[in-house]
Amino acid sequence: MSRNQKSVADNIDFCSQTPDATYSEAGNSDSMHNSFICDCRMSSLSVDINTPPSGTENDEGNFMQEGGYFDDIFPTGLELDEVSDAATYYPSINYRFPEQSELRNYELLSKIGEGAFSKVFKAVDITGNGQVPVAIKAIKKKSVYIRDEEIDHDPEGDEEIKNSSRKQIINEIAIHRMVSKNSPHFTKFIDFEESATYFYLVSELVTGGEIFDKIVQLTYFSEDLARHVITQVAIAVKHMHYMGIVHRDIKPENLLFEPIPFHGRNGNIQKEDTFKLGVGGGGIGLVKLMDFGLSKRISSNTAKTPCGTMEYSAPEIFKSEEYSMKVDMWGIGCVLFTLLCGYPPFYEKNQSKLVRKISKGDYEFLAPWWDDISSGAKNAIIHLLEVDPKKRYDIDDFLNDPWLNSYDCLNSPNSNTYATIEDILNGSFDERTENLHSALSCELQKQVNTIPHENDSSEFIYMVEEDRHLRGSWTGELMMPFTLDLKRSSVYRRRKDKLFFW
Ligand SMILES: Nc1ncnc2c1ncn2[C@@H]1O[C@H](COP(=O)(O)OP(=O)(O)OP(=O)(O)O)[C@@H](O)[C@H]1O
Repeated sequence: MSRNQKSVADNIDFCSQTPDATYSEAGNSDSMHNSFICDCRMSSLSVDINTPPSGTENDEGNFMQEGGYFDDIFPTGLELDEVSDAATYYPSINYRFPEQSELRNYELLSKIGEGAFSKVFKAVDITGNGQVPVAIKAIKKKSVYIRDEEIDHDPEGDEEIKNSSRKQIINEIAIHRMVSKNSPHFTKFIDFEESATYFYLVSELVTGGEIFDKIVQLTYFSEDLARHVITQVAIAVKHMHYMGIVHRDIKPENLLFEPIPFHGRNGNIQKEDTFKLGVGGGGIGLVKLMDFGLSKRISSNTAKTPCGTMEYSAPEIFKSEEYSMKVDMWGIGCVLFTLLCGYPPFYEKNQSKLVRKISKGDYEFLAPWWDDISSGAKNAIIHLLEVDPKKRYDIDDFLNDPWLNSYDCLNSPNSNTYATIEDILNGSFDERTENLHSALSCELQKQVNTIPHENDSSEFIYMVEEDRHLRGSWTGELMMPFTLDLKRSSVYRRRKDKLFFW
């Protein structure tokens, strides 16, 4: 049966499939999609063992970051103690969430998401700056410092861990603010608050939800819709790579979208509606990349830190080789594959099997799922999921890919005109990034003396130690591939508490 003949309704009742159904069950693509959906909202619970956010506090207590763009976020420098001390006045409003009790300038309205170490809320500014809703990610300090059972001393008493955790958060903010300033393809950074118990990251509220949930709803996307989504991701990644920043956690859960009217509802059945060039389809308009918790500025174009979400991680990450911006291209390949067929290219419950498959680039265009997908789309995926990073597409290769630059709907007589990717890039984007790039280079030049030398082994060991305490539970040797501890992921917790359902 061709995938087009399949009733969409057949794919709706994901929960009638046991969450533990395995990917390999009869190599059946339906069960793969369902198993992926039920079992595998990929958690970016990662263990970034080698490289924490690099940076130091100077004599005044201001944070100095490699690349030097913290001054840009907190123009007078972030005075860490000042931030903590300032967080003593709280508004006298009634609150429903414990996170509200220490938040000064915003009122939390509802919970909209949850990560491994955070809760995300819809909120409004109560300082009189209008009532435009924002998103606030509240990160409980204790949860990022370290899990109690993993150490034999009180984590709250460990100043070094506290400082490194704060630096990690500040790294996330710095990159978020920097990249989102001049591009619509990121959630805009708005504000930051710190209290005794929480870090609060305030950003633009994106109301459509996650692309992940759209895959759940629609099962898979048409090639035009997949192109619409992945082009916007590619433009966001181009923006980051141009600034020397690697995202390292590209996955459907980290792609949000602004909704457009959706006409694909038919009772309980949801199907993709007509795609409109320059507008979108399936209810998906503007797509935005988020979550810069693992992003890093790599001055020499390479890094060595094993991190990311396993299923979307490139082979060189597991091989402990130096890796480059190209890891994001692998992530883009995994997302594009998933958009087109509804399940990811690499999915195994057994982690060593998963690593083996990724390392060999062992994926397939399985029938019947891939029968009707064009050779152009498959060709783009083959170039993105290339094991050898030197041969893998870079972001410019992908943006010039013939499949990415041709829309099926243009063959229909009612087609409307649209801007090519080249038009978009030659327009405002390049000019703005050019300015950013030169500003960043100047800043980098100014800061160059404050950057710790990369080959300084004592610094390196300090960084490894630092990271060990940040996310997850790495206990291995230097340069060992990282492991995911699913017991700590919010997905696992939600499933365990029977709150995880679709
Ligand atoms: N700006 C936003 N607008 C709307 N929803 C958001 C926004 N930011 C986050 N969310 C929602 O909250 C969820 C969790 O946010 P986020 O991924 O940043 O948390 P996290 O702790 O980094 O998660 P992870 O476990 O993936 O590391 C997102 O998947 C998304 O659904």
